[in-house]
Amino acid sequence: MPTALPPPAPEVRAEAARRLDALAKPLGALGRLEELAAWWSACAGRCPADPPAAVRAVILAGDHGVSSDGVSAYPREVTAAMVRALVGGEAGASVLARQHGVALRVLDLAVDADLSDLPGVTDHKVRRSSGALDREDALTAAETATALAVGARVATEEIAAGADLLVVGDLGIGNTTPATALVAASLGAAAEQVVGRGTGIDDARLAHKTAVVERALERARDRVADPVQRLAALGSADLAAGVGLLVAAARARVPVLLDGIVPVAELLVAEDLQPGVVAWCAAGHRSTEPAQRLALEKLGLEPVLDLGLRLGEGTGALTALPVLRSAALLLRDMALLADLAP
Ligand SMILES: O=C(O)c1ccc[n+]([C@@H]2O[C@H](COP(=O)([O-])O)[C@@H](O)[C@H]2O)c1
Ligand SMILES: Cc1cc2nc[nH]c2cc1C
Repeated sequence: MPTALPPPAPEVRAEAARRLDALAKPLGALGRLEELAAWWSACAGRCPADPPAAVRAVILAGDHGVSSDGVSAYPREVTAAMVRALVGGEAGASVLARQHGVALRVLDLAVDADLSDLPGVTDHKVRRSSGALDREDALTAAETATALAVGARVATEEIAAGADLLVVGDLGIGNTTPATALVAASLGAAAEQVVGRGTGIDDARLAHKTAVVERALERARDRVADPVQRLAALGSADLAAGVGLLVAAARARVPVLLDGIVPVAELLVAEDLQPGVVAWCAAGHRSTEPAQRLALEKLGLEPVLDLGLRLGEGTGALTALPVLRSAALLLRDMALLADLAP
């Protein structure tokens, strides 16, 4: 087990907590904004810190072997169509990124389509789709290593481009199945405790999806203690890239605002691979997926928003971003109570 990464500056966090107590307000009156402001300040290493200004979002897209097997409410072809919508500025995440001044990068890690007409989007493609995880491994060991390295490289590139905060999002019909399997394997939970309705499946599909996850967990049982083998058996190239991205961001001391079930599943695996990553992450929102709620509890993360979102694409994190900015601004710009004129 590697040694844990250093957390965001504890002395700055303590200074932020003292400043928050001294602001022109009753003690604790900014509620959860106070924790967020202190976390942001500690990540930035300064108190007070400027609010996140150079925010860069990476949406990792891929198809999944299980998506042709009745686990989603939508067909696999939607993944490629939504990559085009994201690139074209028409997807939910595109609208929010534009509104909040966030640079949006979409990467095809494993979409089951030829997207080579989209410059930059498919440069890091690992494969088309993944193995159906209830019958075979999702990835080979070599593909897993490649995808982890791609994620790390992308984080490094985004940080070199000036990111002071990263958002990680996901896109891929069927991806709540591998994400849920990874959460179950990471937590030692049973499939029925964690499987959710994803894009909105009915009861019959929910029972089928639960059976798929059960079979996958049984098939991979002896190998899931190791986080890399867990990714190969139950993950996908897009999920493995997310793990690599989170580890690299935390190693570079750049914080990440998380989205729904997929990025939170990635964080569970990343934390097993490199302890200390979680301290550099904030949870943007609570999604409707039971696996995401359980994973957040295990990781000790309290989400900023709880709006019943289940879109993915980083939309929950992008919706939470103005709240984080508000928290940082309040810590920086409010008067101190002691300085007020009597
Ligand atoms: O972010 C979430 O928690 C979330 C919950 C349900 C669905 N999604 C999105 O919907 C797709 C996966 O849903 P499904 O039902 O096809 O597994 C994928 O593109 C995700 O981004 C996302
Ligand atoms: C239309 C659509 C858009 C999405 N964006 C993320 N996941 C999605 C799933 C569907 C089905």
